[in-house]
Amino acid sequence: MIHPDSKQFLGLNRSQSIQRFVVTAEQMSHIEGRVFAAGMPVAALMEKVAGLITAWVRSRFSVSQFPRVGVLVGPGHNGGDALVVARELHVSGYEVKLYQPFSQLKDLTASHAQYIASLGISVQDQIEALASCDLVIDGLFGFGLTRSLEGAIAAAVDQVNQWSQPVVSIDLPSGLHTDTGAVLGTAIQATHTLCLGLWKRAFLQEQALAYMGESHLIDFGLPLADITAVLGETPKLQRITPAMAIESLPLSRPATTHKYKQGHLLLVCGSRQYMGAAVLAGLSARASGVGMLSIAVPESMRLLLIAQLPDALVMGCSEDDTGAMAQLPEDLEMEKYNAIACGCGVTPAASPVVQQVLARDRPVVLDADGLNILANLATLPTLKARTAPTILTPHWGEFKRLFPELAEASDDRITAAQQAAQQSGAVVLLKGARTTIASPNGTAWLNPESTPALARGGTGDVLTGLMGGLLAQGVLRGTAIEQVVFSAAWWHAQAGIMAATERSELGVDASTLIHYLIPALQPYC
Ligand SMILES: NC(=O)C1=CN([C@@H]2O[C@H](COP(=O)(O)OP(=O)(O)OC[C@H]3O[C@@H](n4cnc5c(N)ncnc54)[C@H](O)[C@@H]3O)[C@@H](O)[C@H]2O)[C@H](O)CC1
Ligand SMILES: [K+]
Repeated sequence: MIHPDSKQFLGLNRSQSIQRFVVTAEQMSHIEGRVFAAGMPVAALMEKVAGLITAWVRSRFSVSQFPRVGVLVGPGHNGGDALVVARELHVSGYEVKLYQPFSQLKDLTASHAQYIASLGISVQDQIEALASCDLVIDGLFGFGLTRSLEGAIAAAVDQVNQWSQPVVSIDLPSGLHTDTGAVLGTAIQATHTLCLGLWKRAFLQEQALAYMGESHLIDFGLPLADITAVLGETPKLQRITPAMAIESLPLSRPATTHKYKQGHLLLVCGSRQYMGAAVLAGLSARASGVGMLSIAVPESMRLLLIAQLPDALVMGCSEDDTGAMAQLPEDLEMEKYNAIACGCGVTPAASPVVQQVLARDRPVVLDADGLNILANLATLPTLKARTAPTILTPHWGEFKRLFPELAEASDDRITAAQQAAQQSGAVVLLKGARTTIASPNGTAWLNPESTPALARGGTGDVLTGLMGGLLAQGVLRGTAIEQVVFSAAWWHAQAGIMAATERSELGVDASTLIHYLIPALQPYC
């Protein structure tokens, strides 16, 4: 075991390892508090941090192209960071102007303000004076923001948001709640945000994304021992890294194996109304590498599926007059399947089939109308009666139907997903621009990257098929259910990102997405 603070670990893995942590404002304060208590002078840390910020700014915004820099200075250490950055940019030849609306500053910030004034740098108390700058640095507030922005400060932020020049926020866009990402009154709409030390929870909150712009982590060397002392050896909240996802995928196989050892998935999907959902889920299940794929669809769809998926075992089920599956074959031997993925395109009329699936002791991924049927059956009692693992993959609308009280009570989707998982005993994947995967044991994983290109019909069916196939394999390989789920979510998003990069965000329909699943893994194979 390599000690996390050893040179070897720091040299080889720190840049990846540090990316997996996610902290609240309180946790960040405790971690930094340990560093100061151990003797690190606050001023020294501020100099180090601001030096890293300055280097980043200079690398992206050269003095020749962005000679005039406006710096927004707040009353605390976020403002202190900004003042040190302003000083260093001034020394490097930039023309710097400060907007410093506060008279009461923290001591260290006040010292920097005093020194910077002695250098003759322009200090303004009206934001208009910075309007002609080429670049804005936002150092009003960081993780110390405790209340909504009001009055002149709020007005200044709103004015900056009307400007067109790039805005680089230090630690967080000023005005965002560090933990929930909520806008407190108003908030800077940054083009770039430099998160300091460890990712704050806000960066994984959907409601904050419009304010973050392009976000980067500035690692300033917080000792891993201090991080784990506060967060625990296995933090309750983790940000999915490529390494975590890849190690959870069944990319390697034993030399001697056979198809049934590579998992057998039963996909229960489709209706006359939504035939395509069954095809999409089937094709993405096949892309997962699962050894055997069985697909249960209404009898009238059987030939369609066979034509699309000759390598799957397709069974036709009795259907009602709406073209929904009426029931699964009586003689279906459920124990043959290592996992079941149910719900894509089934319509609410397929309640008897969903109940048949939930009544069996097989790991189940439940999606789409399968979730709506579960909500109508009463979520908690139905799930509590199950003996095998359940994975729910709702988007926010489906989540509100499944867990109305939780959705109502919380403006923090990460917390809502965690509570839903703990209440229901299911693994809950709450879809969104930032997806949360929550375990019944309280742990949650956050997918930090996705693309708006995935906001299209059918991409959910692709995720369900992929996840079902990985679940059937993971069950045989002893992979934790949560690892299967977060690696599926990561893989699905990476395929979307690759497709959007090559085809623009307009060019990623669900069928195309499936074709990018394997290419998305190539950089890691
Ligand atoms: N801890 C350190 O030495 C380091 C911190 N880093 C940077 O400092 C900030 C956190 O600094 P802090 O002083 O705790 O808080 P802020 O600067 O974020 O907040 C400023 C200050 O503002 C007051 N305040 C809160 N809400 C409002 C409001 N709505 N209106 C007016 N004033 C408000 C509150 O009293 C705060 O004290 C962190 O983000 C980093 O940027 C260094 O990078 C590392 C060392
Ligand atoms: K800021």
